[in-house]
Amino acid sequence: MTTKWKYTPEEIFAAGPVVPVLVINDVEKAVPLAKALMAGGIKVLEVTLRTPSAIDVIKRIAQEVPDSLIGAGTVTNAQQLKAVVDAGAKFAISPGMTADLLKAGMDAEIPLIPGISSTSDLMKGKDAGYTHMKFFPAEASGGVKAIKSISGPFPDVTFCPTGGIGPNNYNDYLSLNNVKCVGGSWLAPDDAIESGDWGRITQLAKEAVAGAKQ
Ligand SMILES: O=C(O)C(=O)C[C@H](O)[C@H](O)COP(=O)(O)O
Repeated sequence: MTTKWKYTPEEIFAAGPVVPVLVINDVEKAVPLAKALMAGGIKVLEVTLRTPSAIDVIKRIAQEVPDSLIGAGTVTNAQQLKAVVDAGAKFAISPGMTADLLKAGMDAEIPLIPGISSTSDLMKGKDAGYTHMKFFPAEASGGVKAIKSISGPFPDVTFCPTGGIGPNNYNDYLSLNNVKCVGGSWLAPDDAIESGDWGRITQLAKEAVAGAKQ
């Protein structure tokens, strides 16, 4: 397969193992937050398109924190995929998939990580050429047991589980052969972003990176 990607999904997953899922309202918080996470040893960031400022946040981080692997989350359609490419995102990740999004992802300049929580969606993703997928919502969809079972019939698909994952269970996921990274909002709590407590965010990142079984 020929793509225009600068990074492959393998490289993005390997740059984990923890991916903070970021919900940023205030664009002025974007760069200090990204730097706080980087200072804690985290390189891959997922900025969700859940706030009106998300596209500007991605632009800022892409420009001012160029060493980060800045990705866009909650990308649910082809228009959003185009918008995040234009903003400078290095990858896109989705909680789910549609036929349109899967097709747009294969033609895009950055890799798309589609989301699944069922084997049927996994098969649709595979048919469209994808081998790296988000498993969402991880805990609510069967968690570690589900992902372990899926590895039987589908040993060639690798996951980044997200949803309900935190310091107490992230290593249960990282211990699985078919999981290379996990995502979660625990690394950047809303109140710490709100108050600009960057030291706390760096500390959370350091603990998560140091404690990760790989
Ligand atoms: O916005 C998206 O695109 C999502 O897929 C949802 C997020 O990944 C989860 O909401 C994070 O889950 P928590 O770590 O349990 O807070």
